[in-house]
Amino acid sequence: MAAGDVESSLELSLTGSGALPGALPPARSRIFKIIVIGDSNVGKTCLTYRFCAGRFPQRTEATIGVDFRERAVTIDGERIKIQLWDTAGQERFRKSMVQHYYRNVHAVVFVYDMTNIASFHSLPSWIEECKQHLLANDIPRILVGNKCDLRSAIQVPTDLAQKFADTHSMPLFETSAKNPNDNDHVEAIFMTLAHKLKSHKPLMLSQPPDHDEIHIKPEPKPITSCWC
Ligand SMILES: Nc1nc2c(ncn2[C@@H]2O[C@H](COP(=O)(O)OP(=O)(O)OP(=O)(O)O)[C@@H](O)[C@H]2O)c(=O)[nH]1
Ligand SMILES: [Mg+2]
Repeated sequence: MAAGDVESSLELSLTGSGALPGALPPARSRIFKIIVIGDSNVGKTCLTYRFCAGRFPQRTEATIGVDFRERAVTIDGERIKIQLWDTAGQERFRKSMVQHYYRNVHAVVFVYDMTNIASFHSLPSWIEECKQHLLANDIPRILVGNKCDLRSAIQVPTDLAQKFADTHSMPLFETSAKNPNDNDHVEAIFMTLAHKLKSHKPLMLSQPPDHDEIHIKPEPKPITSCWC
């Protein structure tokens, strides 16, 4: 599969306090809203950063509320914005934000840490949360096992994860946000999802997430290619 051309990337966060009205004027291209959920520390921030900024972040802190990372790509000649909602895994940092996550979602990425079996066992509760927020059955969902670079510490065998993925009709990817050459490439995972969304031809015009609550973070450098 050919990766889309990277045009730009942007990082925003929604914490529920303060406002920068007019910080992001609405764009007119189609936008795909993809939420990334899973336990704290599984690597959601690193995965979304890897895809949007093209590298592993030097350091991360627990996400509070939600961070947005956005990347514009061109698929089959159409400019599309992939908007990743990097959600907080810690319950205390999620509470006030959960209703924002699930509004107008186009796809869901469930993440577990391959070196932490507890994060794998939590997956049913993340699936349940999606159900409670009435996500449509036909919304694409994928399962991502992260940190496959830590080979000697793996606790979740692939066959176990594959069984779970099959039961829930999701494709499984094992990857590493840290070492992009390990197993499934983060780039390929999100681009595959974007191709799938595009092929559904949903009618979705670009709309910034809740403008009145947007905070702008330092913008990661646009990259020319993510196949590093
Ligand atoms: N070795 C390795 N470490 C990783 C990988 N991805 C993330 N990490 C590390 O795992 C820790 C947690 O990563 P985060 O991306 O902040 O985790 P998170 O899921 O966003 O956590 P919350 O924001 O609390 O929900 C950090 O120390 C990362 O450096 C990976 O692929 N390989
Ligand atoms: Mg995070």
